[in-house]
Amino acid sequence: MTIHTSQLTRAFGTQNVLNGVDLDLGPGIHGLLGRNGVGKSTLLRIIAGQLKPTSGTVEVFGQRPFDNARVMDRTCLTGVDTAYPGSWSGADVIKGARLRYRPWDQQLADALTADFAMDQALETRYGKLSRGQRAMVAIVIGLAAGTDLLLLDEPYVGLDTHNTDVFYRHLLAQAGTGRTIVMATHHIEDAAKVLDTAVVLGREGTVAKQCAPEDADAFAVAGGELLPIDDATRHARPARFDDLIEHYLEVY
Ligand SMILES: Nc1ncnc2c1ncn2[C@@H]1O[C@H](COP(=O)(O)OP(=O)(O)OP(=O)(O)O)[C@@H](O)[C@H]1O
Repeated sequence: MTIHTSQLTRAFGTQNVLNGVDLDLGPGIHGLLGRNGVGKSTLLRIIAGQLKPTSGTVEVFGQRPFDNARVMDRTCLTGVDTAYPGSWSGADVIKGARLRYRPWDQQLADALTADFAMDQALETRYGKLSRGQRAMVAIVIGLAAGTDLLLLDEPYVGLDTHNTDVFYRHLLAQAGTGRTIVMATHHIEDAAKVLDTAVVLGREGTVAKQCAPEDADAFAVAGGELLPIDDATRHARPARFDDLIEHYLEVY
C-alpha cells in the first residue's frame, strides 16, 4: 500500500475536521470526493507531510510523512491553490519543480505546455495568472514530476473545455504506470471516466464509502433513484459509476 491511515484525526482549534479516517490506497487513480469543507485538502496535506495529524496513524511508503524528506521527495501535492512564488514567471515555477523532483519527465512537460498552448502563461508572473493558467502550471508540475505519489487538489479549476480534455487525456495516460494518484474533485462525471476507485469523505469526517466502477453493477437507476438490481423495475437502466458516487455524496 502506498497510503495507510488508521483512525486519523485532525482538529483546527475546537473544530474536528477529520474524525477517524481509515484508508488504504495503492497504485492507480483514486478520486477523493466529499461536500465542501469535509476535509479533502486537509487529508491531502497530511498525506503529503505538510500537516501533522492530531491523532491516529498515517503512513506513506511505510513511513510517517510529516516533515519526512524520504516521503516528501517521492510525493508531489499540487493544485490550483498551491502557493508558488507570485513573482516568478510560470516558466520559472515549472523550472523550480524540475529541480525539485528527481524523476522529472521533461518530454511530458513539453507535450503538456504545447497541448495547453501555454506560451503567455509561461512568460507571465505566477501571481498575475488566471485560475485556469495556474491550473495548467499545477498540472504540468504534477504530471511531469514523475513522483511515485501524486496528490492533485482540484487541479482542473478554471480550465476551459479543450484544456479539461487535455488534462484528462494526460491523466489517463498515467493509468497502469504504477504511480498512486489521488485527486480531490467535485467533477464527478468527468472524473468517473478515469478513476479506479472513488473515496467519499462524509460529513462526519470519516470515509463514508470507497467504491470501484464494478460496484455500480449491483445497482440500477429508475426515475433518478438508485436501486439494488434485484428491486429494479423492468425498464430501469444499469447504474454508472458516477450515479453511484453521486448517490453516496447525497446520502453522506
Ligand atoms: N489552516 C487551517 N486553520 C483553520 N481551519 C482550517 C485550516 N485548514 C482547513 N481548515 C478548516 O477545515 C475544514 C476543511 O477544510 P478543507 O479545505 O480540508 O476542506 P475541503 O473538503 O478540501 O473543501 P472544498 O471542497 O471546499 O475545497 C474547513 O472548515 C476549513 O475552514
